[in-house]
Amino acid sequence: MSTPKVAKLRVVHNRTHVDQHAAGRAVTDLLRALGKDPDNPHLADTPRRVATAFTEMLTPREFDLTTFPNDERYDELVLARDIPLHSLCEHHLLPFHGVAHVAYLPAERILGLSKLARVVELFARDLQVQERLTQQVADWLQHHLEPKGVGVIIEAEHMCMSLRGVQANGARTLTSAVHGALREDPRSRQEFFSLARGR
Ligand SMILES: Nc1nc2c(ncn2[C@@H]2O[C@H](COP(=O)(O)OP(=O)(O)OP(=O)(O)O)[C@@H](O)[C@H]2O)c(=O)[nH]1
Ligand SMILES: [Zn+2]
Repeated sequence: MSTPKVAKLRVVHNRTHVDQHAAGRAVTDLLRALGKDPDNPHLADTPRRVATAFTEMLTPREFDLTTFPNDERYDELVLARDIPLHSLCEHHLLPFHGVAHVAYLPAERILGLSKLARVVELFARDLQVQERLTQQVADWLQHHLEPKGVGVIIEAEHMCMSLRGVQANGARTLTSAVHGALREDPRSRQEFFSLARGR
């Protein structure tokens, strides 16, 4: 069977859509519960703005997953390092932000490079914990690209840990998920972790 030259798969998120009006009303209630006067003219547009901001942060953009045949039989790691990332912690609804390093070891097909960042966004724009986000990106790439291996590292600072509570300002959390050769083969695994950390 011949493999198509360029293949495109439309990727749409399967999140439920945000009810912006209901979210706005809830923000008005929250302001009141927090002892703030929602009728204060300075706060007049705040419920709408907050609803819009959360909608944006919870809605990944659609994209085409573009792949090309690996005609040159490229068989070394492809790594996109320092992909900017921001997401929302599901415990406090506060942001966590940092970078993702995403790599794969090609098999039959290679991927348009920008798509690595788009896959990160696909799962980051949700209520998350960092561990699940890391695994979802790795699992999705393994499933859709069927490479020889996948590796994902996320380094992030959680506002719920910096601004409140323990106030461990500047603490960064590292998580990783690896599949295939990057998990099984010690040399590939070592290479991935060294390159991803810039060493
Ligand atoms: N494993 C994991 N924990 C997270 C993540 N984001 C936030 N948390 C933690 O989730 C925990 C929630 O614990 P709770 O004790 O219920 O919440 P809390 O009373 O606000 O905790 P403190 O932050 O310690 O004040 C906290 O320890 C957070 O730091 C994440 O991405 N992964
Ligand atoms: Zn949190």
